Amino acid sequence: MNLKDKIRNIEGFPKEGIGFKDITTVLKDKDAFKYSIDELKKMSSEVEFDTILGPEARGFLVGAPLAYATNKAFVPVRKPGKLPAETISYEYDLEYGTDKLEIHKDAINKGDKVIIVDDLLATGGTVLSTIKMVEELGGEVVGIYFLMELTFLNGRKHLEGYNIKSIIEY
Ligand SMILES: O=P(O)(O)OC[C@H]1O[C@H](OP(=O)(O)OP(=O)(O)O)[C@H](O)[C@@H]1O
Ligand SMILES: Nc1ncnc2[nH]cnc12
Repeated sequence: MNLKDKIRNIEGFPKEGIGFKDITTVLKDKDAFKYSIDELKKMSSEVEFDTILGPEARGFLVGAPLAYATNKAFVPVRKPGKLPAETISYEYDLEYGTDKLEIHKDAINKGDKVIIVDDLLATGGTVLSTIKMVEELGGEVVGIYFLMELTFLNGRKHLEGYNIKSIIEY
């Protein structure tokens, strides 16, 4: 399977200068979707972990199926004001703006080993924010897995020392 062939590139979305990597064309192709989750499962099989975190919204689309496929727990990382119980939050920069993410305070227990899963690594802000919240709650991030990585944005430089893998690179 060549996953790159299944990802649609939209130039100028959401603003000029951005080449948007659209995964809806992966999700609507059952073989490409299955291949993506199977590859994430293979990558994550190298580590022992308790819980998968997925950032809203596209992290849900890959993180929840991976949790089902690996028989692990899933924790949603959400945009502000969406989670009903007590939360912690962290603000971060995006390729096109800034945002803030939140998780429930009781989503991670001290000593939990977690992996973070998302569709795409760009500047690394989303994942760094997620890491900060996991570590504040006493969890350990043992793997970070993506469908794709935009290497020209150097997201990895914010994530030195972490175990990061992606299926494909641009
Ligand atoms: O590495 P970064 O620079 O942080 O960018 C990557 C993040 O950006 C996208 O999500 P977005 O915030 O656009 O939200 P969405 O999933 O709700 O579309 C993508 O799904 C990643 O979560
Ligand atoms: N170029 C891009 N395509 C899709 N999602 C993104 N999130 C941040 N940068 C992106």
